[in-house]
Amino acid sequence: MADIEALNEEEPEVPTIFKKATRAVSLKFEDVVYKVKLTKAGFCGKIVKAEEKVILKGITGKVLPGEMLAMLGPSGSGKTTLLTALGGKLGGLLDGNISYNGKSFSNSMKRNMGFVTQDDVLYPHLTVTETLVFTALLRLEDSFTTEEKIVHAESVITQLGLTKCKNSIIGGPFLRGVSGGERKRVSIGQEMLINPSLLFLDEPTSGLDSTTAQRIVSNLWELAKGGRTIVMTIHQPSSRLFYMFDKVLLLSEGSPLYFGEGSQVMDYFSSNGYAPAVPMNPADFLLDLANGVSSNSDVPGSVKQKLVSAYKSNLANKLRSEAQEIDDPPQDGLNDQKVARWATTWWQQFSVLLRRGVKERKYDSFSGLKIAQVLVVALLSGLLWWQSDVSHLQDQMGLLFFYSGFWGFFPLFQAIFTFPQERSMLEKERSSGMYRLSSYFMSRIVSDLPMELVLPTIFVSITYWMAGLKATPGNFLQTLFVLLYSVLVSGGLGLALGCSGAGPKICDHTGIGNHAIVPARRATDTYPCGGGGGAAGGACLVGDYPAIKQVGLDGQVLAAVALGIMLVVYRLVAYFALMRIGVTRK
Ligand SMILES: Nc1ncnc2c1ncn2[C@@H]1O[C@H](COP(=O)(O)OP(=O)(O)OP(=O)(O)O)[C@@H](O)[C@H]1O
Repeated sequence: MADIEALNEEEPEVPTIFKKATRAVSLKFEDVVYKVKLTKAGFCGKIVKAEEKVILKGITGKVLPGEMLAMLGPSGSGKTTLLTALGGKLGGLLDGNISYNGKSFSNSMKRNMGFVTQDDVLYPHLTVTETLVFTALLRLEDSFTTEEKIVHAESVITQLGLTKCKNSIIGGPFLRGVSGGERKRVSIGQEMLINPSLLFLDEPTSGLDSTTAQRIVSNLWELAKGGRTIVMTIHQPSSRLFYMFDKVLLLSEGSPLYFGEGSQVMDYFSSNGYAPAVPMNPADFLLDLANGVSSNSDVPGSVKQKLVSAYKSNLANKLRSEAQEIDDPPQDGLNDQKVARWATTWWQQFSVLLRRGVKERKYDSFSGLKIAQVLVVALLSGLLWWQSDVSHLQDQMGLLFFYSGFWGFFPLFQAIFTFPQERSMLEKERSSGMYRLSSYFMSRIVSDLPMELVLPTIFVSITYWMAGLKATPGNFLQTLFVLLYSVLVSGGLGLALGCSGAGPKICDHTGIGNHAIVPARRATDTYPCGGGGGAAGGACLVGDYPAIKQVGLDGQVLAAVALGIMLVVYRLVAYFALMRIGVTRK
């Protein structure tokens, strides 16, 4: 432990709010079994065979406040699945008992629990401080003022040693931001904000150098010593890390090989005939055993089988009776019924999400690059259709079709392609009960509006006059209005496709947009048509122009109603598709 103390010497004083857990939680799990149904599709996607695969084969254990449990095992042994089950995030065929202070999973537990996923799901353009402040504003209860929430976020930054990079952006695949270790600490910080009594972490040290890994685990060790219960999966910890864990669970293909004190694990295996031939990192030795590799030739037969049987005869019953012991439930004074489902009001959630959404969109759909793209296309099309007077009605029609085509697809693809990134964020935040779906959805619709309204307005304002369309304010405004209406519908379609994961399969509505956009010319306007058939001798009615006649100008009200229905229905489809995301066990 001298190492930990040495590492923490440089750390600033821990703010008092994080010194102690507000509520101690004993986590117990007994005979946890998880199965999945694997289906084999035959001809025409017809399901011909459904097999059951057992992922977790009866895991038992208990972790008390102040303890840190490490789950070890080869890749695919079931560590993440068990962690997800213990974190109340796994539905389906889950059997066995999981209890928190002797009770089942509840809203109050959800609000006292942090879950750090393996992948850091963070907005790339926000800074470390912004990321943590937005999370604090959403996750901390109404009883804190906004200033207190900001102070809380700053305390987490200090405690996790993020002060040096607090104004740096998080970054992403093509955007340089903070380092991997700093990103991980930001993810941990997001969970620490609520001062959780129970913290789950999926491989918090993967991909990090051993010093950074050590620093992160030291932070977690400090948290555990403040009375919290910490459970994590970990890949090949170094020996100095290994000895920080109070308890260790070793898994092999879903079966437990050991659960108990970390300090006794080597004695347990050597008493069963398995000891390392040379001094080695205990974690490496355990992983070798879980992979069925042992240098010990005295013990014949399959190593894994032997260890599974040894667990059943030596540990299973003892652990089961320990898990059934009734510990004095900590007097936390929290009544599950009294804990409201959400920490903040609908309006607070909406306004914070809106501010965050607008900030993020400044770098995305409403960025300088996107505005420049639209300006360039507007100027080019203005030049292409430069002052095309009414004698070139076909050219003007072409421009109108271009309007509805371009502005039909631009917001559509924008919504389809940006949503997948947002989906994982929504999954993470909704599963931790951060906000209502409706407040997220409304904020998303409103924060998309600048892109959906301002960009087309700039576009039409440039091209309409450059192209010499009918130069009356009334016609201009009507054209603009119809285009904006169509853009909103298109954005809704993109949202529906993005949210449902359906991709660009549904036919577009631009045909109806064309129907409605023709107000740039009226059916009763005339154009010079060189005699013959002209209603006014050499001038023909715009409504009689073959291309316009084919689209028809009679159905404008019907088209507007159809667009109105789509405007609502697409958004409803998106909303219902999102209802499946981030739903957790209660
Ligand atoms: N829903 C599912 N359907 C099918 N197989 C699944 C499902 N969930 C998990 N599995 C399988 O269960 C096994 C355990 O997965 P899990 O992610 O828990 O392993 P892990 O020990 O965390 O692995 P890693 O260390 O690589 O992250 C894997 O073989 C995985 O493919």
